[in-house]
Amino acid sequence: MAPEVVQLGPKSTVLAKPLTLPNRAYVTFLAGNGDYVKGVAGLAKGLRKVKSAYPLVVAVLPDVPEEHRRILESQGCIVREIEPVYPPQNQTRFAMAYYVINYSKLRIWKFVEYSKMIYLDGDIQVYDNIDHLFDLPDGNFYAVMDCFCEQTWSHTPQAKIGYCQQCPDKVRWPAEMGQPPSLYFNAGMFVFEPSLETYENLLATLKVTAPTPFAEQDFLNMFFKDIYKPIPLVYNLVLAMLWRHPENVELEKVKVVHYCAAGSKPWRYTGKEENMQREDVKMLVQKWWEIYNDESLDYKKPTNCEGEAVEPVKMQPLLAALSEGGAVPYVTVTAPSAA
Ligand SMILES: O=c1ccn([C@@H]2O[C@H](COP(=O)(O)OP(=O)(O)O)[C@@H](O)[C@H]2O)c(=O)[nH]1
Ligand SMILES: OC[C@H]1O[C@H](O[C@@H]2[C@@H](O)[C@H](O)[C@@H](O)[C@H](O)[C@@H]2O)[C@H](O)[C@@H](O)[C@H]1O
Ligand SMILES: [Mn+2]
Repeated sequence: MAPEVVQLGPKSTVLAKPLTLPNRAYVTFLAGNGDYVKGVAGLAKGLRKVKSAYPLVVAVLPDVPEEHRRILESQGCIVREIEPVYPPQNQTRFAMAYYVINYSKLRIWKFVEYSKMIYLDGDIQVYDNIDHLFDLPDGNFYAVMDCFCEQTWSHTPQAKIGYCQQCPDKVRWPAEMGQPPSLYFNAGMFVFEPSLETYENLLATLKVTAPTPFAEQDFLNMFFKDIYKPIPLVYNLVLAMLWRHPENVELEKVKVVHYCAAGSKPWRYTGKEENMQREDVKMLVQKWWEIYNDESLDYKKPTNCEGEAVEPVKMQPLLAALSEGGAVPYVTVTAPSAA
């Protein structure tokens, strides 16, 4: 039985760009002084290209250098520093060592000056406007189902028997193994509602939860399992889907690409790793670079009627301070949008 995926109607039309932005934003996460800043700068430009009406907030860890923060601000991003979150100590082997810092993503539930946000990993690019996802009914957690077929999953029971939720009828879940695993999302893209109550709950639960190989992704899957609603894979095409489940992919319809397969981060691409010489992969990597290199997509500061650059009013520090105190459930502000 194929799982039920939330159906989204034919492309919703955005009639006019609102003058004042509702309290919605995209949000991504940045750690370290490496090259992920390129991914985030590329994402900001991609959101602008598809004329997203909402800004991109970047939740940065303290180890992100000042220079990288300035690059992102000059691309119109709203940079917000967050404290790292560490899982309780134990002997876990993460699927990737750096996944340990990903628990810090949980801090974005604190961004309550926004009532709804779309989280996107820094290695994601948007090729079509997805603003309509903000209109999905509240009270759920929306994300795309993951694929269990790559090497990183080899430790799991499902990988051992070749079961994947993307093709649940190919290898059926054996009755003697009990209930099939609940639907499992990829945490590189999700729609959520910031809330201090949820935030406190997330951190309190984490304290009593042993870390597991997919770090915050496993944790979020566990935490939100009752309100998780799958959305179509065009909203987060995990690259491995191209060779693991080609029958599920209509590449020309894909809106969001997640460069998460080994060797596929466009800014590190060499073409050497397995599957990296595929034509579709090469094309998608090239499309990412076209956006990254397109100077016409650079953020332009707002200008006054004389065409002089004006600083947008910096509401962010005030809002951040207020939201830390839990005082502003609703504020509508004019802020720099990604567009
Ligand atoms: O050194 C790092 C590693 C990860 N990230 C952030 O954490 C996310 C999750 O890591 P990644 O996308 O590399 O994991 P994958 O999706 O490839 O498993 C990235 O997209 C970035 O937003 C980062 O900023 N710096
Ligand atoms: O910390 C856990 C991470 O897990 C995810 O990684 C993917 C990726 O590693 C693929 O290579 C796997 O095949 C896939 O299944 C796996 O979920 C998210 O993309 C990332 O944002 C982060 O949440
Ligand atoms: Mn990723």
